[in-house]
Amino acid sequence: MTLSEKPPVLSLSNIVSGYRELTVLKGISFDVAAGAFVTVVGPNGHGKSTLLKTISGLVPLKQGSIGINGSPAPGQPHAIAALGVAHVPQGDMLFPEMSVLENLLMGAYLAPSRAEIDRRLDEVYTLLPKLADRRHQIASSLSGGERRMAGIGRGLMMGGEILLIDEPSLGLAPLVIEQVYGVIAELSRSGRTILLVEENPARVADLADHLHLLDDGEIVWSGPPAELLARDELLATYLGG
Ligand SMILES: Nc1ncnc2c1ncn2[C@@H]1O[C@H](COP(=O)(O)OP(=O)(O)OP(=O)(O)O)[C@@H](O)[C@H]1O
Repeated sequence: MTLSEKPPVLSLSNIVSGYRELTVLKGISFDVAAGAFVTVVGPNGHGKSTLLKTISGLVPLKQGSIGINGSPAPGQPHAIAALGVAHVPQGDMLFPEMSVLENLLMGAYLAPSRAEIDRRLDEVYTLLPKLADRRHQIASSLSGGERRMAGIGRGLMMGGEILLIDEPSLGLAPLVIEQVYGVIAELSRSGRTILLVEENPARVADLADHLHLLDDGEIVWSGPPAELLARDELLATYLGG
């Protein structure tokens, strides 16, 4: 079965959302198949973070609907997380005075048992061995790249199969961005479904199955990364060349 033939684990239908009287997303529709790597690219301030926050229930829908694994998404963020949707927010959003381990454990607040928490911790430490080395260090003493890895690790501790990852490259040096994307590629290979937002499509050229270009709250183009990168006029119009 090809990716497009697999049933969607995430289905967005005409999503309209925003903040009080401000409407940011103006009717977004697309599906994400099980195991797919889908990226939403676009300039800053045009609604990428709002899209992920709407899916994870942090920003309420004004119109439209969201399906998760074929059923209507519940309204509450914890109920959405319990369905396996893990949100890795923009920036690090760690508790700076807590240790790496304590930050990771905060992600497992819905885990059903201590054994399951330990299983997830083992998995996170295998994927991100630096976090195991630094487990007792307070988060504020980590490097930028390590903090980003800890943020991803905390998302994994939620146990989700659907990862919403918000601009993982933000504020990092090029070499560190490569390392962070290496980890995300590994997560994709492990079978997880990834919906990631990113300003620069070149960063996901070798990773994403499909891109959506978001401009002013609307999807203005969709297709494979190589196609977007070959479209100079789209890059110039929407992404500043
Ligand atoms: N909590 C909020 N309250 C009011 N307006 C907000 C809030 N968060 C974001 N906005 C506004 O919503 C619009 C879209 O912001 P959003 O963060 O979704 O964009 P983005 O594409 O993710 O860009 P960035 O990467 O810079 O966050 C912007 O005009 C922003 O000012």
